[in-house]
Amino acid sequence: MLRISDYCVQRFAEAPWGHFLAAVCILGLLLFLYKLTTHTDIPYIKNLPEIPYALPITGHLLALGDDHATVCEKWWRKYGHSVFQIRLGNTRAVVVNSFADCKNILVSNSQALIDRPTLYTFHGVISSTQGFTIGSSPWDDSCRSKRKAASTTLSRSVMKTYLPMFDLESYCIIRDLHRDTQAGANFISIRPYIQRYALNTTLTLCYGIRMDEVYDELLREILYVGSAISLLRSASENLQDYIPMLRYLPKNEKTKRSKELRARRDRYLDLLLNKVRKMIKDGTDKPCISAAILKDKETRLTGVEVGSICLSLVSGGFETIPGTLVSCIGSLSTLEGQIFQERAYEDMKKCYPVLKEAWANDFEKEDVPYLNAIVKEAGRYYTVSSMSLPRKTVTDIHWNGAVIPAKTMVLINAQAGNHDAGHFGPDAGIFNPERWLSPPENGNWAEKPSHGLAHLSFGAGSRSCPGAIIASKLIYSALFRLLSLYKIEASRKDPPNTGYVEYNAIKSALVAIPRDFKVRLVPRGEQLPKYVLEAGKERTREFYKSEEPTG
Ligand code: HEM
Repeated sequence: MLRISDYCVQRFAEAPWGHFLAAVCILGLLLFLYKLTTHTDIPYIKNLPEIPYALPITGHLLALGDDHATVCEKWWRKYGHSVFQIRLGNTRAVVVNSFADCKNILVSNSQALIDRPTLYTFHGVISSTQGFTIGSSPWDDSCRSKRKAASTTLSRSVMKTYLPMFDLESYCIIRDLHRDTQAGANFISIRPYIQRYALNTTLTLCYGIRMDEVYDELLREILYVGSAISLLRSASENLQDYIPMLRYLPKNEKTKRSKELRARRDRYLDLLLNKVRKMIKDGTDKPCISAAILKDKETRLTGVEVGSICLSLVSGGFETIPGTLVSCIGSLSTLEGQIFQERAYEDMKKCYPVLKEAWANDFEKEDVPYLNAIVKEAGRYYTVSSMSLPRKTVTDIHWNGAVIPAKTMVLINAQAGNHDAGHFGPDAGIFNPERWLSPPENGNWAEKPSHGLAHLSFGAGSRSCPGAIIASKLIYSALFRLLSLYKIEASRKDPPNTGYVEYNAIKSALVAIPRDFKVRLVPRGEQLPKYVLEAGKERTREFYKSEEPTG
């Protein structure tokens, strides 16, 4: 039986004006579908160039592929606009590329850019039990308190109290590399040693706990789960954040995996905190953030906030420091890099004629100009967080005739800005520590006076990285100790990839994972390694001695 609606449509179509009306309906329907599939949280921003060829539903997501930083850098060059808008599914984002524009927007609009966007998978699924890390928190009172506590813990004035920890952890790199390479005879992959270095530092800060073995089971679990979770924050790995309909697919593997990882992370975070509680009970706890807060009845921070601060510090450093330091060692180990190593070694000897004394007391002072230049160049050249962490505007930003409205996502292309020839000169794409130094006078290198922001790798403005000081100190300390004892040589069979894009094995990750490579550590002499290995044993004993109950 013919339904009434079908009958009406048939009658319309038969009427002389029926064809016209049917065409209008179809057009209206198509327009509605187009609007629906290209709708964004923030409407098109007038007077700000938009990259062409956005598709319905996905926008520019497919064109961006895995490596957003490199594609955006190409769009900047191709279309001639350093600041442009794109569509990530249903989310409008503004991308900033040149060094000057990144610095300008972050510093001049510091308060307007104090917020961070919330993402479905990371915030809704993964962070539902332990709260948001500082780096992923939207700006509110809780985030302000957490950031303040973290900044105090990581400030220059408190750094002095961490020197025994830098000493112990950097000694352990040497101890185990010396053992595992049979005093420099074998080629080895150094990343696992540097991962332990970075993770132990923040675990000691947060929980007073460290792991002595490079392949300790808990250490590897924390590293594995942390990396997997950080991958789930990346736009290209997580289309469901920007294309909501994907969340309702019957077998949603992303959500399932997120829940699994969340459970694994909850397990080790509980384990660490319970260890601290037990140490407090036994009187064997070490000075650390969680013990201080657990003992302080007056603290204004909640349990979830304490967990979130510790999680922020642990996750802030465990990939960024190895990413930067390992890649830097890769560059230094090449034939060209060995020239930099020799110059750094000579500069160290100039500052510390008796290297043995520096090894014991002064290694962390950061006063060898050549070494400081290597640390800065490593940070710039290997921009491990290539698209930084996303920001969100809280108020309108006026930008060259355009008004970027409140609640817009802003993406800082730190990789593009850090390799901007307009700012760093024509050799911006080359690893060269000497760009930070004045030519040597009487054989002495001097650091060029700094003019504000050196590079974009730690961000800038209101939400810049509070771990920048400790990160530079850790990289400096490890390099001082390694380069004072050894010449580092790259393996011919497994050489490092030193391209500032291609060194990264997983382009979609939030933090770069350097491709694996091997190096050999050729001792510069016999006396110093022997001395430092003996002297270091005592320090390890001291750390564990204090675990005996004080009664
Ligand atoms: C080479 C090492 C590191 C690099 C390249 C790095 C990079 C970054 C970047 C790009 C941001 C976002 C900045 C912005 O939005 O402007 C950030 C934020 C942050 N970093 Fe680091 N970081 C490093 C080491 C560390 C360490 C060692 C810690 C802690 C111990 C840490 C803790 C944090 C925290 C808590 C935030 C969030 C700040 C906020 O949202 O208010 N970072 N880092």
